[in-house]
Amino acid sequence: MGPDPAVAAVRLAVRRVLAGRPPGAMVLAACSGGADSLALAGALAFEAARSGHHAGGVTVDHGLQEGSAGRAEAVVRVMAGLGLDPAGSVAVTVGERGGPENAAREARYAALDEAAVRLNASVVLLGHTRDDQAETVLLGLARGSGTRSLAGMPPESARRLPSSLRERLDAPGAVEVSEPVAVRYARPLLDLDRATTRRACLAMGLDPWDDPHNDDPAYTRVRVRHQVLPALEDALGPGVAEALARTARLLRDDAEALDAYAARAYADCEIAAAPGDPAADAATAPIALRVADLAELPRAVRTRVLRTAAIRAGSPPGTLAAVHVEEVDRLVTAWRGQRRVDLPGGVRAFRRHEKLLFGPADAGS
Ligand SMILES: Nc1ncnc2c1ncn2[C@@H]1O[C@H](COP(=O)(O)OP(=O)(O)OP(=O)(O)O)[C@@H](O)[C@H]1O
Repeated sequence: MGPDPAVAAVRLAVRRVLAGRPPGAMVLAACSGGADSLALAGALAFEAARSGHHAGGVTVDHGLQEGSAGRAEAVVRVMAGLGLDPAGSVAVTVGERGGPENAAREARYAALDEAAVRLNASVVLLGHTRDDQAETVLLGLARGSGTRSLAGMPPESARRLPSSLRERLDAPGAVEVSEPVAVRYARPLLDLDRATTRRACLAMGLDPWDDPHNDDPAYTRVRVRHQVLPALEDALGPGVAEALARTARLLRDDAEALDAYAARAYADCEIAAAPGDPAADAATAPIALRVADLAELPRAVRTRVLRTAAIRAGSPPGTLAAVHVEEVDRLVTAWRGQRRVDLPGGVRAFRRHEKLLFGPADAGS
């Protein structure tokens, strides 16, 4: 008799990710102890033993709840029992920037980045499911987001290491890593629903931990999970979560095509700073784009080019909003002599004749 269908589904999803990794590579499961990542950890241990990969597990102790250290230790024991080696926990201090959910996520990813580098991991697996993806799309819709955000979470991505960690890696005696610039993440379970991971845990004899935060209606995502999605399924019929995840997949293709178009358009619009040209003086405004070329682009491409320029000039991607980019766009499409737009991160966009320049906040005065 083969394995339970839920276990088989989770294992197959993990096997597909392992298939793209070189033999002997270290693959880490990021495990909170919840049903999704516990099923993931169980499937990784099973599959890696067959495919010749090394499999480890890491759990992050956010230190936000009473007894969290003991719980992290319990997760470590379960991971070790599954055969993950190494299996360890990392304690983090969660700050306050961007709200509690955001601060916890930032601290968690920083700890996972560091663990991945320390263990020379080829990829870190996350347990996000189709239901998580559907929630992400709904949250994006409610915020009025664009394609990139509605495309949800990618099945594979890379996080550039923060400079602080890169500097530590460069320090004498630091661990040797083959790819120190970015850490790769994969989400093998994006096509499976939460009911499947829970069934898989049950069938594998694993006892998931239910984080009380996941039921706390103070969190927007929890309200989407427990109120909005069930109401949509009641009104529209089953399959809404699956449809939302499909929308994300389709939009991801569109977003990637537009990003590629925009990258080429950026290169076409950019004016290389000529020595001695004060209007494109690299010290005043390091980035200069030709307005005439910008004006010819479709809006979806132009706004991407403008966003890239602002980010390259130093505006933080997380705080640079669509409204900022729209204001910059008006310097191209509705210019009536307005001189500049101040952007987050102390960046200024300003127009000088047929050039659009991006520089520090005292530029273009
Ligand atoms: N404390 C943690 N330690 C390690 N990895 C974590 C932790 N919290 C979340 N993750 C990773 O991020 C993924 C998504 O996080 P999210 O908060 O949505 O999940 P969760 O509800 O805590 O748990 P699960 O996804 O395991 O059911 C998890 O599946 C897991 O891979």
